[in-house]
Amino acid sequence: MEMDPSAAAAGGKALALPSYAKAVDAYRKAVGTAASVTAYVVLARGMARELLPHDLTAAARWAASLIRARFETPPAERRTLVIKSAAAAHRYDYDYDYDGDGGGEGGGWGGGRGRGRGGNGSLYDEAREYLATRIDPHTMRRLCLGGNSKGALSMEHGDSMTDVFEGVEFTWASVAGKSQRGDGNAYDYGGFGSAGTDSLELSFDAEHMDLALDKYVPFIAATVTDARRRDRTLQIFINEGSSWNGIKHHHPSTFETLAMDPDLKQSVVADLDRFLKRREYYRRIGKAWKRGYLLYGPPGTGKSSLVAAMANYLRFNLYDLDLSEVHSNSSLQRLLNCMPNKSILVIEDIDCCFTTASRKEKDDSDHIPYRSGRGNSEPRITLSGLLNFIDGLWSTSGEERIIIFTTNYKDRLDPALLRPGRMDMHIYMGYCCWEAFKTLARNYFILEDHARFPEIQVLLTEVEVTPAEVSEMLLRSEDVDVALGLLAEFLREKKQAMREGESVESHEDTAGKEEAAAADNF
Ligand SMILES: Nc1ncnc2c1ncn2[C@@H]1O[C@H](COP(=O)(O)OP(=O)(O)OP(=O)(O)O)[C@@H](O)[C@H]1O
Repeated sequence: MEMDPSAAAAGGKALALPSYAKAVDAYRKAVGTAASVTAYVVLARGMARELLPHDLTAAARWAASLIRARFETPPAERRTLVIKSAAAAHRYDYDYDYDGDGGGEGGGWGGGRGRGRGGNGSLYDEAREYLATRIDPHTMRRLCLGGNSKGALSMEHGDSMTDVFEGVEFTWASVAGKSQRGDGNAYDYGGFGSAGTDSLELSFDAEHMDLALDKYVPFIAATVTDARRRDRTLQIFINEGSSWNGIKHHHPSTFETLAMDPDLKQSVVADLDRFLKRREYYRRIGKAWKRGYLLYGPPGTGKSSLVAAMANYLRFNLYDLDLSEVHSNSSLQRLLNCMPNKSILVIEDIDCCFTTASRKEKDDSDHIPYRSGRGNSEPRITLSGLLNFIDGLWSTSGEERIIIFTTNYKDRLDPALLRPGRMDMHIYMGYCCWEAFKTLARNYFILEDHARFPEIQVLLTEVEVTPAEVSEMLLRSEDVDVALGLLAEFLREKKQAMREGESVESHEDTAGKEEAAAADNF
């Protein structure tokens, strides 16, 4: 039997209506009950006020506050560190306000951790620089635009902000010195005559004092140092006589743009990271905090680009040492001594500076690093001698130094240099592989795939082509189809030339063998 759809709909509505009416009814009742409860409470309070004696009301209030005090957690005790701007901080980098009320009863924090900074007043600048990177403009009432050397946003005097470190809230307040406030109410934190100077107040719960001093403050200093290092303009220095001449270094090469085997690239980056973290390690083992890299491979494979990428990554200046310009031990010593920490010494094409040492040279090398005097067609210095010399100098002075040698001909080097442990890492910069090509394609055309790629991938396994050659082909046209077409053509020609070279060689071989056989027969 079929049911009339209109009847079914009517039936459905009839079923739905009672539940809707019930809900409305329940809601009305609830509102009515709430209204009457509120009315009763108001009435009861009014009656209590009227009827209960005053003493009884006071006693009830006292009992309620007692219960509240028993169950509510009391506000945490606070501590405040006062960090003064440079003018006031010549004696102390920060003062410790013990009770956190801004009154400075605790006097100076001079006994221990705070003093270790040397009191050069830089912590104030560092803290402001750090806070500029943590400011959330949406939560600040007032903001100072261009209030620090970098032109970034900074906290306005009188304002405060909160920073969270290891899950703990640290509150910063910027306090203007007396001269700026002009209200005649200058405080003199700790009584060191700093009333006229600006300061920052760092407040936190008392239980986090150790975290603040031992971790948070050093973290701020380290973060700012790191940021400054990243922002600084790099320089490359070239030696003239016994002094260095510096110019700005704007080499665009980075590890992202460098075309090389991805695993090798990753291991170089990891090695640099490890080196940076090992200050204590080098101190403990009593060795100079330095690392040596030997870069080798055919011309145009990116050795100089890798040096630039390392400098850009570490933000270290480069010192490009031209040994032909060094004419005496003392000038070499002066040049090496003048290199500051966090720098890279580069000696390019060492195979041209040094020849494989004779036995006599090896014997002398540890004692005589360089033979003075111009006009010697071949310096008697050996590479290992130079390394010993550098080791000796840098083990007593300087930290975080990198030394890089480059060569196109590793086989021409003094075997002493190639011994394990002499240079820390040997890095082969080879011909352009498929992964390296993909990096170049990304660099030049922001390209991940192309119809030409399969052909190029096969050709790259068949011919030896340097990244410099590939780069040059990719630069020939702004049209990616044209550029990749030219590259494929170039690779095919190379392959053809290689085949012809091989056949010429094998022909010569055969001819040679035939001649030898004829001679034997004769
Ligand atoms: N691995 C690479 N990654 C990215 N670009 C490269 C690479 N190799 C070479 N190039 C390109 O070729 C140019 C020359 O390369 P680079 O000078 O770094 O090679 P090199 O190995 O130091 O050569 P040489 O031994 O002749 O000094 C670079 O400026 C860069 O444009």
